[in-house]
Formats: sequence, C-alpha cells, structure tokens
Amino acid sequence: MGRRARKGGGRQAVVEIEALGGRGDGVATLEGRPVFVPVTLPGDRLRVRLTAEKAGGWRGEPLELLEEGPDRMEPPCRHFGPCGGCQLQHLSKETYDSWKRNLLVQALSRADVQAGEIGPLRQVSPRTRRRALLAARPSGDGVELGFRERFSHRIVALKECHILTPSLFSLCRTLKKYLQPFLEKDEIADLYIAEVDNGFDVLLSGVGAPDLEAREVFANPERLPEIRRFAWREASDAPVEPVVERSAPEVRFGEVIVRPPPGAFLQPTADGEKLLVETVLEGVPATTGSVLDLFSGCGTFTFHLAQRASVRAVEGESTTLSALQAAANGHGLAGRVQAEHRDLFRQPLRPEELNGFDVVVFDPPRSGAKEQAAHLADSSVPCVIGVSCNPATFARDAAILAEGGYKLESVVPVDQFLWAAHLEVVGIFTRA
Ligand SMILES: C[S@@+](CC[C@H](N)C(=O)[O-])C[C@H]1O[C@@H](n2cnc3c(N)ncnc32)[C@H](O)[C@@H]1O
Repeated sequence: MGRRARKGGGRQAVVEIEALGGRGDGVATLEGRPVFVPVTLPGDRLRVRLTAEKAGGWRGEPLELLEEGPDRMEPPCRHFGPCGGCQLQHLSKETYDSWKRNLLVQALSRADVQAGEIGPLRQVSPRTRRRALLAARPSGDGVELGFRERFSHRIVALKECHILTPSLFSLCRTLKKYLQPFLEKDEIADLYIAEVDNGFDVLLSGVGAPDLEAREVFANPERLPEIRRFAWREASDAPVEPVVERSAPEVRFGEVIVRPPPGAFLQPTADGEKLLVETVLEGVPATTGSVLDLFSGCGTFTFHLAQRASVRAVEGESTTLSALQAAANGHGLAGRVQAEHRDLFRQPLRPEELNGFDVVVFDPPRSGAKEQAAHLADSSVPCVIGVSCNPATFARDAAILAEGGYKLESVVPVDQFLWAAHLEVVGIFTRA
C-alpha cells in the first residue's frame, strides 16, 4: 500500500487494525464483523475499500494509511506492498518471529493438542528461495515477468527481490529477453522456476504449443546454457511437454542424486530442507530398522533415512515416484528403498499395513492427511514424525493421533517461507 491511495468505487470505511490474522492479514472490526486487510499491522488506522465477503466479514483493500502501528518498520524491498511475493516485510523482526512461532502455538491450542516442547523458531536467510511461481506476459517488444501484484492483474517489474536466490533472480532477467515467442498476446502464463544442483528447471504453464520461432530460442546450445530443461503445458492439469532437455535437472539428497520430473515438489529453500531433514533425523530412534515415508515426493527424507534403516516410500505422483525409484536403483539402494505408488487420500495405509514399521514419517500437502492420521491413530507404530507446511492441518492431524494415544513429544517451527504466512512444522509423536 505504501502511503499511496488507490482510487476506485466500492464502500469505504476507516478501520483500526487490532490483530494480525493467521494468514498474515491485519484484522479490524466493523459493525461487529471482521475486516481482513492485507499488508497492514496492529495499530494501523487506515481507509479501506470493502471488497469481497470473507469469513463472515469482508476483505478490505487498503486505500490510505492514516496512522502507523508501533511495530512497523521500513520494508527492505522497494516492491513490498503491491508485490504478491511477500506479505510481512513491514513488521519488526522480533514481532514477526514471535507471530510466526505463534501460528503453531495457537493452532495446537485451538485443536487442544498438548506438546511436550515447542521449539524456538528456526529460520532461513533472505535470498534463499530456490523455487518460485511467477507470472509472465508479453508487453510491447518484451516481456513482463515477476510476481503478480495484489489486487490487480499487473505483474511486478522486479528490480530487486529479497526472497529469490541471486541466481534465480538473475535467471528472471535473462528469461525476459527470450520468453516472448512462447507467450500469447494479452495472456498471463505461470512460470515455475527452480534452481537445481546443476542449473535451472523451467516450466511455462498456460501456453499453447511453441512454434518454430519459439523452439529456435533453444536451438543455439550457447544460449541460456544454465537452463537444463525448459518445458511447457497448456494448463496446470495438462501433460508437460519438453522444449529442450540439455541434461536432466538434478538434486542431491545425502549421497543420492535424483532427477525430478518437471514441476515436482522440492522444498522451497536448501537451508530449510536441511533444517527439516535434521529435525526428522533427530526424531528417529537409534534402534530403528524400518521406516515408512508417506508423501515421499522424490525422496527428500527417504534417502537420508535410508542411511539408517530400510525405507518404504509412498507417493501419489507417479513421475515423481519413478524419479525416486530410478535414483534408488542407480545408487544400489533397490534392496533398501522400496517405492509404492498410491493415493494416500483415497487409500491411506491401514493399521495392519502400518504395524511393523518402527517409524512413520508423513509430509502431506497443505490440506493435511486426515484419513491417514486416523489409521495411524489405530496402529501400534511406536514413533510417528509429522512434517507439514500448514500448522492448522498439522494440529488437526495431531489431535487425531493424540486421540489414538500418541503423545506429541516435541514440535519445531521452521520458517522457510520468509515474510509469508506459511510455516513449516516437524512434530515427533510417540505411543504413550
Ligand atoms: C509437501 S510435499 C512433500 C514431499 C517430500 N516429503 C519432500 O519433502 O520433498 C507433498 C507430497 O505429497 C504428494 N501427494 C499429494 N497428494 C497425494 C496423495 N493423494 N497421495 C499421495 N501423495 C500425494 C505430492 O505429490 C508431494 O510430493
């Protein structure tokens, strides 16, 4: 918002922000109903335009800041406010850190889950995000490329970025020069970029089949040599087609090199991944012989766990699982790592399939793993380790486990989505 007013219609009101909500929006009260206002802080008084209905109240678009709350600070990035890449750069570090950790504390309290210990916040540094979803659109002779703006169809012309790794940021600058032939007039495409161990992996989504001019971009091997693979698809649920694959993109998990398919899940920062892996391994008892790794992705935890025990990895995305399987085979781990393709929402592992494992690790998408947690609650597995990027669903699943007799021994908040409202969590449960 800055102090610039956005002009426009809609009902306007002056509100005072009372709290920071769980999704990072400031929350005010108007006529007894909540108003959720992005990029604001407690103590801010501002004029807003009420837009959509939200959670029994309204969403408010900030128009003019009349008074600043006490915890405001100058955001490090010039794009902060309109840019949809960050939500909370304007909050003092101390307050931000305690708000982040509180997302977990409050989620557990709401779900009535007791934790033996809630660890201090572990956090990554700025400029470490190695994957991002950006937007791209042709504009005049060139291309607009960046995060989407809040409240508009505009794309932020990134002059700096405090979350992307410097090399990913520099890739954006380079891609701007070459993307135009792939884009359709007036259409915004999704651009997934990932920095992998041997270069970059790029996936353009929401575009038609590239014509000859577009394919020519990669005809010269000296152009964009750091891009290992460039692929496209018509929509997020359409098949992915390669434009070029100079060599397979690679990521290393422990000693094992994995070649993930386009768009496969990767932890958003290498440092965050390291913190998560360390915390998971700390929770695995020394005597562990067998581990079940549910929602394994392409093996972030699997291959570290395999250094200690035999592992069965279960994943619903078949190409992702094939990458894991191929890496296991290629590193002589076929006997130690077993891979199973399975939809864990529709067909969670039943107690009789779970019993016999010493440890179960589960790391579901944001919606959590309610059905799987219910079967775990009925199992006799001695140690369960939950990893999640959503404290609310983590707490819900933790409550299911607690109901079944598990104790949440310790839980660690890991902030790898700096200045966003996401928080990663690792919880260690043992059978009481
Ligand atoms: C948060 S990611 C974690 C992946 C991996 N543990 C990691 O750290 O890289 C969640 C994983 O669950 C998978 N997934 C999503 N829905 C699923 C389902 N219904 N059944 C099985 N796996 C699913 C996704 O493909 C993704 O790999």
